[in-house]
Amino acid sequence: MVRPRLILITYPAQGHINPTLQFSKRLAAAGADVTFLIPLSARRRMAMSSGREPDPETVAPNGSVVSFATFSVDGYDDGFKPGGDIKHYTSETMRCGAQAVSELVVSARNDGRPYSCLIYTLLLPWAGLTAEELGLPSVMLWIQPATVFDVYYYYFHGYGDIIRETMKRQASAASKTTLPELSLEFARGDLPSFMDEEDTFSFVISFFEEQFEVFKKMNRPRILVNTFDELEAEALRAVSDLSLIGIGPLIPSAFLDEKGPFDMSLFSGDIFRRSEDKYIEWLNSQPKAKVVYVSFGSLLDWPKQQMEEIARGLLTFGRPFLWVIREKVGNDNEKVENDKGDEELSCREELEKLGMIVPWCSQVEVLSSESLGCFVTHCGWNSTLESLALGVPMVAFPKWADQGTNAKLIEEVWKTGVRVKPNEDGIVQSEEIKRCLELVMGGSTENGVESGKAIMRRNAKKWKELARESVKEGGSSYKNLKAFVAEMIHEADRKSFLE
Ligand SMILES: O=c1ccn([C@@H]2O[C@H](COP(=O)(O)OP(=O)(O)O[C@H]3O[C@H](CO)[C@@H](O)[C@H](O)[C@H]3O)[C@@H](O)[C@H]2O)c(=O)[nH]1
Repeated sequence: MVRPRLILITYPAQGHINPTLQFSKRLAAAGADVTFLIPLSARRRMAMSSGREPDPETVAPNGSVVSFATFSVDGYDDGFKPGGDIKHYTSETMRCGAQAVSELVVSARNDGRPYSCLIYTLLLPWAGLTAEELGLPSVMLWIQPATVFDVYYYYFHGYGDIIRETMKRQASAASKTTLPELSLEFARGDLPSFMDEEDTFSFVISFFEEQFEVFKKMNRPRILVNTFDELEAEALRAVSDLSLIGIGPLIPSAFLDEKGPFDMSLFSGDIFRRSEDKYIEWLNSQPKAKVVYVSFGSLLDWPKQQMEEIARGLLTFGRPFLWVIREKVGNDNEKVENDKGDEELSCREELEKLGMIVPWCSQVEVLSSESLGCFVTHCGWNSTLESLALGVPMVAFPKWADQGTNAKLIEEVWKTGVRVKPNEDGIVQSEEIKRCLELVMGGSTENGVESGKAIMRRNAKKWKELARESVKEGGSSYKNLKAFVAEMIHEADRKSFLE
């Protein structure tokens, strides 16, 4: 058997690198060698934040290897500096990334160990084009829900005007869009924010547009999706001219019951920032299902006013909490000292008597703790999947990108959480935060009728079990991934036989 070789390339943000790293391990476990290609700046950031160089190679028990390769982006090897020219950065990353892919592919062909496929994630349509130019098969790894993929698909296939109409600020709150084959009704806040023409980041939509142009050149392209069949059965089947294949949840398998050194390797809780705080010990000292975990991912910063409301909400709710407030870090990964001094929360002392504030934590470890009762999350897809796979009910507190759609799925489809309602100025007030926390963590029965809390906990347990089933031997994602790799193995064998 010839072991197929795959290149995996991802946008260098943590929410993109995390699932892609987990995917590289799953591919290796299924019998492929993987080259993980990232910009030098991302590799440096990993080394600096964890205090050590990530291992250049990780070997799976079956002998497959995950290795890192880097490429330099002219002028940006220390990363993109705030205030820089984002368009120039993007075009340089594209130029240097495409060149790096070509060089890897050509040199592997010359060495007689050619690559079988290029796998790339969001915002990198150029990667698909480069593979096509090189005559190399390519597959996209979609790291958001299948439902979000479908919405983008429809946006570029006849429903753009309807969606833009629904997104307009003057559209009535009741104005909703339905889309083919999806049983949901989407209001403005349920649709990806980049579709809003007034959004500051609306330019991002052009990456998705280019991606769908790449798909048009392919015959029924396959898209591997970080979800699982049971979670999004309808959405995975909604679009017939593309094939969506669930291979998730892409969280470290050590947290899905399988334990072993390989399951814990390449675990981004380690290779990104590491917090020295003793939060795991603190969590273990708390009563079961009583702690509120609050975190808004790796990118999002709320304005001071919103942070104060969250703080008041937590204080009035009165239960212990673990809150991640990320320190602002510069490109050299040094803490940026707050020169204005106005960022400090007014009630920090009171907060620290009730709970714990940390600059970072190993989120999957935290979500695995028995003391957790609820996750207040921005609904980034990784956080959402991690919470589902670890059985933690949520208060959905979305801001942008796919998060509104994810919040809708949490509240209406999977029924494992409630979504906050911002006021007219877009601020979620402390009373509203307390109301949502009470719904998720409050009393257990209401006049003998099962409470919202009990329903959410029951559903959280159900999805946790289904998530685990899906990645176990014989589970849906396990089989889908095996079939994908088996095809690559077959093709690599055939080519080597012909040579
Ligand atoms: O203290 C922390 C906070 C976060 N994380 C991890 O960081 C990742 C965060 O990913 P995600 O929840 O997806 O949030 P973002 O970092 O905001 O991700 C971006 O990318 C995602 C994937 O495309 C999108 O779904 C989000 O909307 C987008 O903001 C997760 O794996 C978390 O476990 C930690 O380990 N420790």
